[in-house]
Amino acid sequence: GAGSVANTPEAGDVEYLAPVTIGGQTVNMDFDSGSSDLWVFNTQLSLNTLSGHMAYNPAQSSTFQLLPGSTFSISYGDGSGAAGNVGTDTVNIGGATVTGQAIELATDVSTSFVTDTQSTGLIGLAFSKLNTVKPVQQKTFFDNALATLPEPVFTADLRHNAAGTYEFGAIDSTKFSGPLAWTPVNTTSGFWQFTSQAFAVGGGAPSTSVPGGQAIADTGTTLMLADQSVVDGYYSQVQGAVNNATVGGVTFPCSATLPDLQIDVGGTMATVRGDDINFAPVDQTGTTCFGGLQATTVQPQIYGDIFFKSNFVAFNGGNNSLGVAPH
Ligand SMILES: C[C@H](Cc1ccc(C(C)(C)C)cc1)[C@H](NN)c1nnnn1Cc1ccc2c(c1)OCO2
Repeated sequence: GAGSVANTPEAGDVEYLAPVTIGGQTVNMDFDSGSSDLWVFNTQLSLNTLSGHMAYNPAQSSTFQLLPGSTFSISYGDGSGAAGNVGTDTVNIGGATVTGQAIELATDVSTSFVTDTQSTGLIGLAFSKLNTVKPVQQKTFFDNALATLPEPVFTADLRHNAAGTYEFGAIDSTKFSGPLAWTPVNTTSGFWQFTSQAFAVGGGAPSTSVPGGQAIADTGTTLMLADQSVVDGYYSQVQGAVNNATVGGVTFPCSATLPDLQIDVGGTMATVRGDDINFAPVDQTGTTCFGGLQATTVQPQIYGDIFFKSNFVAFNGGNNSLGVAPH
C-alpha cells in the first residue's frame, strides 16, 4: 500500500529527516534522492560515535538477517562518507512496507555524520545502479517497493522551517497548485537527471545556453548548485552580492531583496522564490547572508532543497519521469 510520513527540517533547513521503521525500530533518516544506499547508525559503532544518536539494533529485530560477506562503502560529494557490513530487514515508511530490504550497518562514519546527531543515516532514493554494496549490489527501498505501490511514484514536499511530507505510492494534489509538469529522466547516471538549459532572473529575458544543460533532483543536498553562468546571471541582479572566498561562496547583505529565479526543468520553467535563495546569515549580527544558489564546476547541476522548497516534485519510477509544480 501507499505510505506517507511527515518530514522535518533540521535547524537552518540543512537537511530533512523523516521516520523509518526497520525491524520494528523507528529511527529518523535523511531521505536522499541523490544516492542509493540505505545505511544506519547501529549498535556495532562505539558509544562515543553513537553518543546522541538513535541506533538500530539488529539483535533486537526478529526479522533481521545478516548478508554474510557483504560490505558497503560510500563517499559523498561533500567529502563525507560511511562504510560497514550489510543485512536485510523489513522496512516500513508510513505504511509502505518492504521485506528483505538491504540495511547497511555502518562500522565507520565520517565526522560530519557523527556530529549530525538527529540523523540515524541516509535512505537512498536514486537508481539502484549507484548502490555500493559488494559483492552483490542491492536495491533501494523505492525499487523494492515499486511492484506493490498503488502508483510507481514517491513525492517530496519540502518546506522552509516547517513540516512537509514524503509519500510513496500516491500523488497528493492538495500539496501543490496547478498541473504537474512532467519531464523525462535520463537514468544513465543513476540520478534523477533531466535537461536544464535556460534560466531567467526576476521574470527577465531567459538565457538559453547553460553549458552542459543537465541537472539532478537531489533532496539530500542542502543548496542549489548550478553552473557558473546561472550564478553570475542571478547575483548580477543582487545589490552587494560578492563571491566571498572566506566563507566559500556568494554572500550579499541580509537586507537585499532577492529576485525569483526561473529555471528550466525539461522544457518548463520552474520558479525558485527569491526568499528561499536567502539561505542563512554568516555572521552573528545577521548583516551578511549566504546564498542558497551556489556554483558547481562539475556536471550535472544539483538542484537540492532550495529548489524543493518552492517546488513539489513527483518521482515516477514506472516511466522514469519527474513531475514538478509550485507549492
Ligand atoms: C552531499 C549529499 C549527501 C550528504 C547529506 C548529508 C550530509 C551531512 C548530514 C553530513 C550534512 C552529508 C552528505 C548529497 N546527497 N545526494 C551528495 N552525495 N554525493 N553528492 N552529493 C551532492 C553534493 C555534491 C557536492 C557537494 C554537496 C552535495 O554539498 C557540498 O558539495
